[in-house]
Amino acid sequence: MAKLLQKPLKLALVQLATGADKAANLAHARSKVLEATSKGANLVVLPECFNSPYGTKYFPKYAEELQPSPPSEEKSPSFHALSKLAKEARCFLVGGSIPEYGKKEDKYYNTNLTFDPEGKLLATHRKVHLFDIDIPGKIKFKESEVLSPGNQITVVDLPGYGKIGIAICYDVRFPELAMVAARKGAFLLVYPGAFNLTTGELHWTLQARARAVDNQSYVALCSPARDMNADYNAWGHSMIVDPNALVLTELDEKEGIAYADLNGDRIEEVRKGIPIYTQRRFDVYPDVSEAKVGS
Ligand SMILES: NC(=O)CCC(=O)C(=O)O
Repeated sequence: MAKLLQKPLKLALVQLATGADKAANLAHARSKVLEATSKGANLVVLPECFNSPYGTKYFPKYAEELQPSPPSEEKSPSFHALSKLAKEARCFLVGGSIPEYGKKEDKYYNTNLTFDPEGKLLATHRKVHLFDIDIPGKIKFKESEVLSPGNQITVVDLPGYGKIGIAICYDVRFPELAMVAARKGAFLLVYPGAFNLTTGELHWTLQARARAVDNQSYVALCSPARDMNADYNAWGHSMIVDPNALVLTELDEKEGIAYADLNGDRIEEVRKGIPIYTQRRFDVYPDVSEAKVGS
């Protein structure tokens, strides 16, 4: 069987310090992505809402149409900036997420754009599970006041390497999404995300390691840097976890770049040692058996 990850890959997570100025965020993202590729990164990831502050009141103000007709750089500056940057940096670029305006349906989404090293759009993922929580005395957040959810699992082929699954932040809490992406052959599950000071401490690392051990795949969570002057304080701690759920690298809360070398042999070694991939009993749980590997 062909390896899930066909050749070694250097992954970089840019834990970006973001602010209210969209053009400045885009320029800053550019310099950090170029820094990552100057260190040899082949795949670079940006955080959730990297071009705007994170909060329901900001989504409509910062939202862009993705591919307006006729094409317009003015209407979709982040789309164009990411495409150009992937080409300039010669890397696969998982462009975190941005607030998107879908003109046809008149709805807002939290959307990832992923580009190849030629600047070609490979995938869009609209956050499937919206972040609606209410922990009394701690945090209340309701993305669904403004955003609509996406409806699909995103698995994208990086030619020459293999497939990755892409989802956004709160999506990580839903093992079903990760499981289907892994069963479709993803060697890596990537989540641009922005947990907070309450749930970050509780669950950020746990979720990353859980998705890795469930699926015996690499997992990457990429946060913005923490800004205590912002309305929403991101947890930070961007991390890369290996297929045996070991944390390979983890940042603190400040701006930085996390790197790790991913290797297909490691996935095979882990799956050979603990062969849950061949031990599943879909006859006992047929309701989760539909997503066949390769489909
Ligand atoms: N931006 C988000 O989806 C936040 C998710 C989060 O903090 C969580 O605990 O889940």
